[in-house]
Amino acid sequence: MKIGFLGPRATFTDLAVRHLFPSVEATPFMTIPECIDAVEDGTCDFALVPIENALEGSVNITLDYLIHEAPQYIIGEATAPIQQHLMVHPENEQQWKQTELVLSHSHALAQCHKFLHREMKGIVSERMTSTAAAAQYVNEHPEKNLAAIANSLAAEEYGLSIVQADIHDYDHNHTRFVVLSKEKQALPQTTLASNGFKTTLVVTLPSDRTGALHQVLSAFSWRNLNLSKIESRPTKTGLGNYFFIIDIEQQMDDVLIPGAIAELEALGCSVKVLGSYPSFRL
Ligand SMILES: O=C(O)C(=O)C[C@]1(C(=O)O)C=C[C@@H](O)C=C1
Repeated sequence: MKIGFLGPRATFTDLAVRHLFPSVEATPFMTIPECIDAVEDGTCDFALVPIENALEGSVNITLDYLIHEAPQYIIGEATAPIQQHLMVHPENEQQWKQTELVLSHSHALAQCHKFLHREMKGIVSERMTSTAAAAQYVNEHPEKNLAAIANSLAAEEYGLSIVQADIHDYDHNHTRFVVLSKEKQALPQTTLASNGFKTTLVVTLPSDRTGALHQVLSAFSWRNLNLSKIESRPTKTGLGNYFFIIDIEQQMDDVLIPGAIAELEALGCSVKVLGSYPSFRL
């Protein structure tokens, strides 16, 4: 089994792969689209990428690439706790407060916004393709006084010193990762026990219909289908045009979800099932 993930080694995504598939030698890619492309062109069977963070919201590049560029299926999801640390090259440990630049993934920078505002006011931050890519860059440039925000495995992997631990602004920082596949298929065997199921739909409303969203939501509510997320994203066809990504806390069944989909289609919506899959807590 070949699985691609957002690399390099020691990203949060790498940690999620190691927990979910401990015996698999996974392949790192530098960006989320590269992970998804690797599944598209058959280099990998699956990709594991981040999709949502509790503090910062959706990872839009994952959603947009799945919807607009590579129509793959979600076949599993895993939610992991996220602890962010500030780390520097050991040569710069004493002068970390004079850091020139803080590097990290945009989501990680956003998760530490209050810390950066309070403790590192005036210091520019720059986004990198991942937290581990930032740690790797800091490792390769001891001559610059840089800091990275990343996890403790990245500090170990890239020989950096953690100078401030747990700098994420709120407790309960979690990220949800998804396993993607080109085919609709079961998630490969994992040693973990799943803690539930979800079904994700992409719903495009008919244009100019008053109360359409209300009608969509009522198709789920009167069937007692619990929604854990509803999010709008631009269709990219013009200002004000959106589709909705809806997570139902239930596995695809023969009656309720197909009934809701049929009702939405009768309302003039187009509906696509992005996946029906087990959830795991790491
Ligand atoms: O950069 C990483 O380490 C990632 O795995 C990406 C990512 C994200 O996209 O949200 C994953 C988890 C954390 O929320 C921060 C960054």
